[in-house]
Amino acid sequence: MTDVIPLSELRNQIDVIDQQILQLINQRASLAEEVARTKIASGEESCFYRPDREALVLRRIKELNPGPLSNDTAARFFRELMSACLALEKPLQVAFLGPEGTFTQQAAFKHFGHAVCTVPVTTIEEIFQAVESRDCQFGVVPIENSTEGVVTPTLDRFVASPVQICGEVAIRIEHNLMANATDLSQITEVLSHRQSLAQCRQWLDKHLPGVPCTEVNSNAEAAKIAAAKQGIAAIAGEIAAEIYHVPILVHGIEDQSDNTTRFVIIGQLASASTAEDKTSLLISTKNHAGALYGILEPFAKYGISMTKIESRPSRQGLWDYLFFIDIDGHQTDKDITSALEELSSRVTMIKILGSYPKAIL
Ligand SMILES: O=C(O)C(=O)C[C@]1(C(=O)O)C=C[C@@H](O)C=C1
Repeated sequence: MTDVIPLSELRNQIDVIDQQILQLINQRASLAEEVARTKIASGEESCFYRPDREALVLRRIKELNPGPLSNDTAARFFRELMSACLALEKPLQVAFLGPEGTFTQQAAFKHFGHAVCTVPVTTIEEIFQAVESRDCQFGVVPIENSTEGVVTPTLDRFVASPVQICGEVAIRIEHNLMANATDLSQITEVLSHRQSLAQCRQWLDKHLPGVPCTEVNSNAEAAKIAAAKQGIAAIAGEIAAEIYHVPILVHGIEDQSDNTTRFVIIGQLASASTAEDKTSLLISTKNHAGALYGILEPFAKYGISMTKIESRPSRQGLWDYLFFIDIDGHQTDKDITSALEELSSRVTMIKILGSYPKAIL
């Protein structure tokens, strides 16, 4: 028989380690408070959050992690630890598409940790306004979904906004049908956000044919209404079902099983280079032959990889086009400055929406 260590002995060892961890995390928190004093002394009082530094800390933790915890689990611990340390310096206010329980709020917590103060607003427009007016230091907005493509209200709002993109985060979106009903035959109407209804279109056509679908501002709002009315169903995430106490009738009704939404963090802060960054650009050009080639060519010449390109009518002139482009690298990288310089003579406008660390969690 193999020797097993008695439970009491193992628990004693755990108690000793917990005490050491407790001391160490508080030592770290005291250093963060010291960092705040240093930042104030150098006149950086307005916002203590540093997306570039946080990215470097989390990447280093993943590199150093000896296991058996997975790299992602270790990074999530440190995500929460930094979030708590930052809250000691100054709690962050982050605007999201409310009410409580939306995927946008989930994205905010995934990116900033749970010590931030999330502020619910009702539209994407209001998220931008909250950041522009500095009522909130940051906002989280959906930008693209793997099933439905780009979120046009977000892209269009970037055209005139002075805010910068300073981070990105992706969330796996699982939709559920929830209602105060015992089975699908009792459902008289389905409510959800426009994007969520679109992401479940095939399922709805198959399982609830002829049942009217109504758009509301968010899927959490749909869950809130469904909680109060018998037979009204909502499509929303599990967290919304828990918060508003609506029973889930069917889990995972999204048409694509890997349905994922990418969100960006907007603020009035530039993120410094971390060596693993992305830069988002808005480029406007006249619609002449070779216009798109003219945009792509400088990126190819300087070996810059493009991760996204999206075109939208500019609404300014009849034939002007806007391109939303994501490239690998930071705007301060030499290759990128050279490419943008060459590009500037070929297009009517280049706006750098921001350089930011690639998503880590
Ligand atoms: O290094 C800093 O500037 C800090 O404020 C410390 C710290 C951390 O806890 O490591 C906290 C918040 C910042 O967003 C980045 C890092």
